[in-house]
Formats: sequence, structure tokens, C-alpha cells
Amino acid sequence: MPLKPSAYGPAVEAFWREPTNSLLRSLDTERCGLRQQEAEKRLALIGPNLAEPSGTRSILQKIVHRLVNPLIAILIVAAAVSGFSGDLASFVIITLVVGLSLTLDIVQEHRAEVAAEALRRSVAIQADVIRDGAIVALPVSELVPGDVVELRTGDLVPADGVALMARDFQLNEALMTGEPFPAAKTTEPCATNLPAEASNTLFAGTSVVGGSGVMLVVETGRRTRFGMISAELLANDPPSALEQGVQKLGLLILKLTLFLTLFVLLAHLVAHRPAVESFLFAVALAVGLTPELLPMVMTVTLARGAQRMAKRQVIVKRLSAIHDLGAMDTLCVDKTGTLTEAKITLAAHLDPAGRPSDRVLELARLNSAFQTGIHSPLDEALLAEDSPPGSSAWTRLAEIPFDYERRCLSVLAARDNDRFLIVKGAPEAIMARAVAVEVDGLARPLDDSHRAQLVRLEDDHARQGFRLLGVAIRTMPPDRVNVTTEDEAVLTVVGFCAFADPPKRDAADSVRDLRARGVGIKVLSGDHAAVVAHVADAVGLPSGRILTGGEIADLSDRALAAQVEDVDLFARIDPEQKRRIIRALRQRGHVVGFMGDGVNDAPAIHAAHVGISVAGATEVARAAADMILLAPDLSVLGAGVIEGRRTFANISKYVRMGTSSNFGNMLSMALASIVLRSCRCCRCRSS
Ligand SMILES: Nc1ncnc2c1ncn2[C@@H]1O[C@H](COP(=O)(O)OP(=O)(O)OP(=O)(O)O)[C@@H](O)[C@H]1O
Ligand SMILES: [Mg+2]
Repeated sequence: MPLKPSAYGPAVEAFWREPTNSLLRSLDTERCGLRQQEAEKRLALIGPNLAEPSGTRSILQKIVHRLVNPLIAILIVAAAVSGFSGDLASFVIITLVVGLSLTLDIVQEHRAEVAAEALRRSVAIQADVIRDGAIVALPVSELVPGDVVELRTGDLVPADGVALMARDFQLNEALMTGEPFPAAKTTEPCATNLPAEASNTLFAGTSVVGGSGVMLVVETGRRTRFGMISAELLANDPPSALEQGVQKLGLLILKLTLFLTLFVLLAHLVAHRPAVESFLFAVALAVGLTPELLPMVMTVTLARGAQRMAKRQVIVKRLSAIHDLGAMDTLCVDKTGTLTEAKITLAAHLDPAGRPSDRVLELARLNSAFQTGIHSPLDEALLAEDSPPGSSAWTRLAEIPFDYERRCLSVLAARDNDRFLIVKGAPEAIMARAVAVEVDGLARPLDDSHRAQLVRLEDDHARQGFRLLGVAIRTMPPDRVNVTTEDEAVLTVVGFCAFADPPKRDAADSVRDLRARGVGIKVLSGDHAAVVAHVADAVGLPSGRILTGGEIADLSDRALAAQVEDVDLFARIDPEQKRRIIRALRQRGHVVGFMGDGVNDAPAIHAAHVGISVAGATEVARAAADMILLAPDLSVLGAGVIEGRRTFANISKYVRMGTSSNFGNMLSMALASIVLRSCRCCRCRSS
């Protein structure tokens, strides 16, 4: 295959087809990674591993960016006209004013950027890289082709590359392929030309949802597939509400200026004044009208806002998000970890008849202990229980990681010569895959009366706010060493685990505070409707109408947009539906915030005007967020809204004060120039 040199040189297009050893050779690296010195050399040569072009522009770019601003453009035209017409004094003065304003602006922006960058760095995503033979945690921006990186569940894949080691390695590639189910990764090179089919390839921006692996970095930065997409996305990124407002204001001032200048010019010409002098006067008026310090006022005010938020333990990754937070009128939140403490405890383990059962605990705990995927608080609650006697006789063989479509998690486990698939998950997901139920140690067919009994058991617990997980088992052939989602069928329900998850102490106060400030709250949860209603009740949200994922699946985007206004609680919704709800709200003209912590929340965080995440969230959620709360304290949201509004108020104060007084002054100057001159002429003529 012809090699296509990358910026670094040795990497190849369709690199997944290369045998691993030849790829290692062409990247001039080894399985034990690069030497630090060599990595630094490569970093200097090819630049940082950033998918988006670096947020900080060069000085020249900054100047050009400002020159295209209509407000500055007016001044430059004025300077040019003065210069050409020989009015040197005006030319020098205007050029000086523009130069001073630009310098001040750029210096202030630079300072603000340095401060914001330091804050951003404190929440930067890191990768475990092997350098000089040892594992070090480095910011992903420092990765170079040839690096060897260790990946675990919940990690974001930091660059494009191939798997050198894979252990039940499952990736969510929805970002690349739109496929919500996890894709299993192996170390074997593939013959395919299509990246989506390359089972040994890991793409930047996808996330690990199960198992672990080691990756060889082949392409970094904008040469990754994600880098190419994100450059495109960035180009098509709609301007934020603040940017739109400032653009509109600039155009309005431009129109006013044109109008006033033309008006004055015309009036002067009608009065037979010298044309050049009149024109210069009109241009001077235009200069007086422009609020030339606006760009600087905006950057500095937003940066100050970010620093004040940092004191409250909120890291602002995108400055204009502060304004969006102030403008936000709807905040959507995930339930666990945002409204609740996420300190989940196991409250009961019951057989299908509702009696305490140690077998249920033993199987559920084995499932949690053997899975290597994302450790949810539910798994942690199970692992916090003492392991029942006999657990040590089990060994782990394989697993099917949890995903939000199936809503269940399976492990293949062996005891003596027997193999079992142990499944736990949302009760509906378990029952949909079950054909039998274990009663007093005996498997019975899962008939309608048993189903009704199980549903009643779940509803009773959910109404009291307990989350329920179903537990089921299936005997597998003794030679089975691997399992797929197709094996999650003909299960036997063993029972349920009930979990308690109390609401955060300050949740009710924060919800009241936000609502008093005109911010409506909606809960978007993957949990059972009755549990969502219970938590909503506890934090003081109306728990009236609930829309479920099943119902949303049948709604078109337009029908959903018509419903989202009146519904505050959404239950059993999957990640894509979370995003659809955010989009529907945006379409209805709302400024929407979304706060969440899981892999499943990332699409919605991204889709919202203000994406908010928390310190303990998964990398994927933190990477998608505009703001990260470092303290588990919801009251900062109310404070953030005030901060956003104050920032906006400061900017509009400057604009209003600046433009209204400028406009008043210039208008009176214009009128005076016409009227006074006319009077003088009259007097001259009469004398
Ligand atoms: N580790 C797990 N093992 C088995 N089932 C799980 C696991 N984690 C979650 N589930 C099931 O999937 C459902 C949805 O997951 P989860 O509650 O995390 O979604 P969510 O949208 O983040 O909800 P929340 O609003 O509560 O944070 C859960 O109610 C539970 O039934
Ligand atoms: Mg969650």
C-alpha cells in the first residue's frame, strides 16, 4: 500500500491495515513507548495534540480580527479620508485613538486569556502515557505520534491510533459512526478501507465504555479524524447569544453612523459649504459615535466574571458561557449526582416474592465485581456490601459492558465446571429478556401473574424513591469463553436489589432560588418514572406530568418541541433523547443549560447553550462542558446566574451609556453645525 506521509512523516493513511510491528517501525517507536526527549522533539515539530485550532490567536490575527469589526472599520475609513484630504491632525489623532484602543484591548485580552488558560488547565483532560519506560499522566495536548497510552473505562481516546493490547476493550463510537452500541476492539490489523469497520483502530473523541487497553498513537491534533470533523464543525458553529448581540449592535451603529453622516453631508452641501470640509466634519461625527472600547470592555468583564466564579469553585472553559448562564431560562439536569448525593446505598435484596434473598445479593455483587466497565454508584453500593460466603469459588470469564440502550450489564462467570451468564439491569430490560422466574430455588415459567407481581414490586419501591435493579441468570454451555448481547435472552429472574439515593441537602433551596430567578428546571433521567417523580417531589419540583423514553421515541422532532414546554420530568430516556429534548427547547427559543456527569449526558451537554459538568464526572462529560463545578454545591448555579446577568448588565451599561451619550452629542453637534452656520450666514448677508 502506498504510504501517505503525515506532517510527522512516517504515519500512513488507512494505518489500521499495517501489521503492528511495521507500524511501530514506521513511527520509530516501541511497545514500551517513546523517550521523553524524542517526544519533546516531535511535539515541537508537529505541534500540540489539539483537535480545535488553538483558542489563542497570534497578535497579527488579533489585530486583523479587530479591524473587521464595524466599529473599528468606521474609524479606519475616517483616518484614511482625513489622510487623503490632507487633514494631517485628524489623521494622527484618529490613528492614535485606534492604535491605543487596539493595544489596550489586546493587552487586556491577553491577560484575560492567560488567566482563563490557567483555570482551564486545572481541569484539562490527562492521559496515562508511557515515557522513558514509566507511566506518567500528561495533558492530552502533549501526545505525539509514536506515544503509547493506557486506556481504561470512562477515558476519552486522546488521538487516532491502534490497539496494542485489548482486554474486553469496548468503545462508544457514536461520535464517528452514529452507532450507539459499544464496538469491541482487538489488536488484529484489518483489511478494510473503511475506518468505521477497523476493529483495531481507536479514534480521538470516542470513549472507552468497557474493559481496558493500550494504544499506539498514530495521528494527533487536527490530522485525527475528529480533528478534521471538529474544524468543520467549528467553522459552522453558530455564534453564541452574546456574539450575535454584539454583531447586531455593531451593525446598528454602522447604520446610524451612515445615516447621520449622509444627513450632515447633505445638509452642508445644500447650504453650499465646501465639500471636503463638510465630508471631514461628517467623518468626525462618525468617529465620535463609535463605542470603540466595546470589545475590550466585553473581554475584561467576562474574564473578571470567570475569576469571580473560580473563587466559588466554578471553572469556566468558554468565557461567553458566563453570559449564556445569565440569559439561561431553562436548566435541564440529570438526576443522580446532580439532584441526589450519588451516595447510593443498598436498601434491600429481594426474591421475586419480595422476601430478602442472599442469592440475589451474591449474584448482583459478582456482576459488579467482575465487570471492568464504568463503575456506577450502583456498582459501588453493591461492592460496599460484605461478599457472601462462597463468592470466592467464582471466576470471571467475560463481560458485556453496560450501555444506555440495553440498560443492562452481563458477566460470564464460572463455578466448578458450570458457566453462568449473570445479568443485572433496569427491571424492564431484565424482564424483556426473561422467560422464567426462580421461586424457592426452582425455575418457573414467567407467566402473566408472575410478571404482574414483579411489576407491582418495582412500582411499590419506585414510588418510595428506591431505584430497583433486576438480577437474572442463565446457564451457559461449559465450553463458552465469550458472550455477546444475543446471549442476553431466555434469562431466569432471580430477584431485585433496591437502592436508596437521597436528594442533595441544598437541592431544594437551590431549585427554589433558580426558579425564583426565572429559570425553569427540568429533570432528564434514565431512571424509572416513579423514582424521578419521588426525587422531584423531594426537591420541590412539580411532579405532575412525566414523559418517558418510550413515548418520546414515537414523537417527531416537531411533536416533541410542542410537548417540551409543558413537561418538566422525563424518565427512562437514552442519551440521544436527552439531546433531542435540548434541541427541541432551543428550537422553542429557550436559552438552555444542561448539567450532567455521565457518558450518557455528553451529547446533551454539548447541545445546550451552557453545558455544565461536575468535578467527579466522566472525562467525556467534562470535555463537552463549558463550565465545571468543582464543589458538589448547587447553590453556585444561582450565583452563576447572577454573575452572568451582572456581566451582561455591565456590558450593556457601557453600550447604552456610550452610544446614547455619543449619539446625543454627535446629533447636537450635527444640528448645531447646520443651524449655527446658517445663522452666521444670515447675519453676514444682512450686515
Ligand atoms: N452498572 C449498572 N448495572 C446495571 N444496570 C445499570 C447500571 N447503571 C445503570 N443501570 C440501569 O440503567 C438505568 C439508566 O442509567 P442511569 O440511571 O445511570 O441513567 P441516567 O440518565 O444517568 O439517570 P440519572 O438521572 O439517575 O443519573 C438505571 O436506572 C439502571 O436501571
Ligand atoms: Mg446519570
